[in-house]
Amino acid sequence: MLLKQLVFVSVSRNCHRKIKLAGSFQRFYCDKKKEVDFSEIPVERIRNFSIIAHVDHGKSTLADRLLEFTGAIKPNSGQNQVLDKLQVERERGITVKAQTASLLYQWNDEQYLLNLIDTPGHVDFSNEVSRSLLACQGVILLVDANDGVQAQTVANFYLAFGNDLVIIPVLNKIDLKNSNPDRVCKQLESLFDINPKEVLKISAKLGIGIEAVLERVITDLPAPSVNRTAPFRALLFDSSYDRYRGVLSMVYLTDGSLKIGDHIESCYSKKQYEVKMLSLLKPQEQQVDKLMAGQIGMVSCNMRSPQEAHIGDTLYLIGQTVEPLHGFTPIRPMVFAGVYPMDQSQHVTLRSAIEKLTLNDSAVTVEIDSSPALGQGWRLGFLGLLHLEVFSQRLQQEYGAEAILTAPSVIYKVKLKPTKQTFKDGTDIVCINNPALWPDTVKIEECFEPMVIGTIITPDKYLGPIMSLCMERRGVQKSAVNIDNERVMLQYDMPLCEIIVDFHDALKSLSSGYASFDYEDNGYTSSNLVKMNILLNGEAIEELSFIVHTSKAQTMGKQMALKLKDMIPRQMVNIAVQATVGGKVLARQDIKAYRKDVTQWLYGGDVTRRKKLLAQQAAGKKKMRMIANISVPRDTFINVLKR
Ligand SMILES: Nc1nc2c(ncn2[C@@H]2O[C@H](COP(=O)(O)OP(=O)(O)OP(=O)(O)O)[C@@H](O)[C@H]2O)c(=O)[nH]1
Repeated sequence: MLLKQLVFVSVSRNCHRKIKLAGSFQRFYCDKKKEVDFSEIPVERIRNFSIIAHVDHGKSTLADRLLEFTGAIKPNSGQNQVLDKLQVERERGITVKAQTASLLYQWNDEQYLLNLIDTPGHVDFSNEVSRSLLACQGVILLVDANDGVQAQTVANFYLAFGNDLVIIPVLNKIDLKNSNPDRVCKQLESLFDINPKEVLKISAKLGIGIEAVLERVITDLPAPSVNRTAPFRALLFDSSYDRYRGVLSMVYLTDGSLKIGDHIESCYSKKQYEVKMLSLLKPQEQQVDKLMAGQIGMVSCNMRSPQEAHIGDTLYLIGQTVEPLHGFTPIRPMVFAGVYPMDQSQHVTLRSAIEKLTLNDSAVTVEIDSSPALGQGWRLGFLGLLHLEVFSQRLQQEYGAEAILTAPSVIYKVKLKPTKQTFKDGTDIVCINNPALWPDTVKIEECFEPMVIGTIITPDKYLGPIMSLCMERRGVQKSAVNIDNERVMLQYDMPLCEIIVDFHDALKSLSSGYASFDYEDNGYTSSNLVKMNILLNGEAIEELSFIVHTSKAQTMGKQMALKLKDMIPRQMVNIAVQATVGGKVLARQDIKAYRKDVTQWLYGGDVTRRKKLLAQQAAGKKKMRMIANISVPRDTFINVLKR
C-alpha cells in the first residue's frame, strides 16, 4: 500500500512540471556570477543549513528552487529533484540519502556561500537527518500549508531544537486551493511556541517567496563558529563509494584549511592518508585546490575499504594534536533480515555489492550468517522496513546483485535460567536478532522485547479506528493532545515488532492517508514471547520461523499457514503446512498435489513432444529454490510477514 502511494507520487511528479518562475528568478539566472573562488569567502558570509520536513512536504522541490534562484542550475531546465540522485529515489519519489549543494548568493552587494543539505523525510532515514544537522547552524522547518504539522514535523523540530539550531519556519504549497496557512500557523504556535509573524509562506512549486527564504537564511542564521588560523580539523559526516576513485568522504571543516597533497590522519582508526582530490558540490562536483574552515566539501584520499570512512570521525593533519570533534551517537538498527545469494556462485558478487552499498548507507549493519536451505549469507540490520526494501532495490539496480531476503525481525533479549554454563560465562542475558537462534523454552527465564514511543497525528474523525488499531497492536496510550480544532496528537507505548511490518500502511488506509506516524526508541520491557515454527511436511523451515507474543500465537499461526498455502505453488506431492509452538500444532493447511504425469494427456505424438513438455516442467522448477524437497518461491520470505 505504502509502495503504491510512493510510486504514484513519483509518477505524478514527472508530469506536474510547468513551473511559472517569478520574474526575479530569471533576473538572477541572467546575472550569473563569474567563477568565484569559494575559499576567499570569509566565514562571516557562510551559512550552513538544512531543510527538514515531513515526507512529501516539498523539501526537494524547495531545494530545486534554491538551486535555480542562486544560478546553480538553469530555471525551467526540466531538472527536477536535482539532489535526488539515486535511481530508487527518483522511482519512489522519496529522498533516501542526504545531499549537499554549495550555492553562491549575492545579497546586499555581498557574496554569500550557502551550504544546503537536503535530507530525507521518511522515519526510517532519520539518522541521515541527525547526521546532516551536525554540520549546520540552522534549519528551514518546512510544513505543508495543506497537510499541516505531521508526526515527522514534530520529530524534526525536536531534533533541531535539541541541537540548538536556529529554526526558520516556512509554510509551503500556499498555491493549493485547500491550503490554510492560518490554521497551520496556529498549530506551530500551540505545539512549538512559534510566533505566527515569523512564519514565511511560500510555494516551492511556483517559486513564490524563495527570495525571502534566502534572506532569512542569511539574516537569521549565525555564521559557523570556526577558526581558520588553527590547525586543520574536520568532521567526517557522510561518505559514498565511487567505482573509480574509491571512498569519497563528505567533511565539514571546523578549523584551518586542507590542500591537495596534505597528509591527514583519522582520530578513530589512526590510519594516515594523502589528500588526492578536493571538491565542492555545486551540486555538480567541482574540483578545488583548497577547502577552508566553515566549508563543506568532499575529500578523496586513498581510502580503499568502505569501513575506513567512519561516520563521526575527526580528520586532522599528521603530527598535530587535536581534540576529537563531537561525533554521532551510533544509530541502532531496528529490523534484521537474512540476505542470501540466489545461488552460491553469486556469493562473491553479492558480498562486494553489500560492502559497497553499506558505505553509502552506513546505517546498515552486517553479520555473516548461514542457513541449511539458503547457504552462506548475511544477517543485515536496518532502520525500518522501507530501509530494507530500498536497500535490496539498490543492491539490484546499482550492483545487479539478486538476493533472497528472509522475514524481518527485531532484537529480543532473553534471560536464561541460571546454569553452570551461564554462571561461568557471566552471560545470562542474550540478544537475539534471528529467530533461528531462539533458545529452548525450558532454558528461558524471562523474555524482553524492544518498545517504541509512537506519535500519531490525525484528524479527530479517524480517532476511533486508529485507537483500535493501536490496541490491536498491543499499544498503551500515553497521551492525547488537541493541536487545533480538528487534529489530535496521540502518543502510544508500543512493541517495535508490531509496527515494523505494516503498521504505517494500516494507519494510512484507516485514515484515508491523513494520519502520520513517527516513533522513537523506548528501551525494553518484559514480555511473554514464544517461537513459532513453520513446518513443511513435518520439516521445520528455520527461515520462516518467527517470534510472537503468546496472546497472538493462535491468530498469527493461522494467518501464516493460510498465507503459505496461497504462496507456495502446488507440487508433485501433498504438502502439509503447520504452525507449531513448542511442539504443539496451532494451525494446519494442506496444499494438494498436482497429478504426477504431465504428459498423460498427450495422446500419441512422438517422444520428442513428451521430452519437450518434461523439459519445460523442469525449467519452471529450476527457478524455485528447493527447501525440504518442496519448492518455495523466493519472494515468499519477504512477503510472508506482510499481513
Ligand atoms: N502545489 C504544490 N505542490 C508542491 C509544492 N512543493 C512541492 N510540491 C509537490 O509535493 C510533492 C512532494 O515534493 P518533494 O519535494 O519531493 O517532497 P520531499 O519533502 O522532498 O519528499 P521526500 O524526499 O520524500 O521527503 C511533489 O509532487 C511536488 O511537486 C508547492 O509549493 N505547491
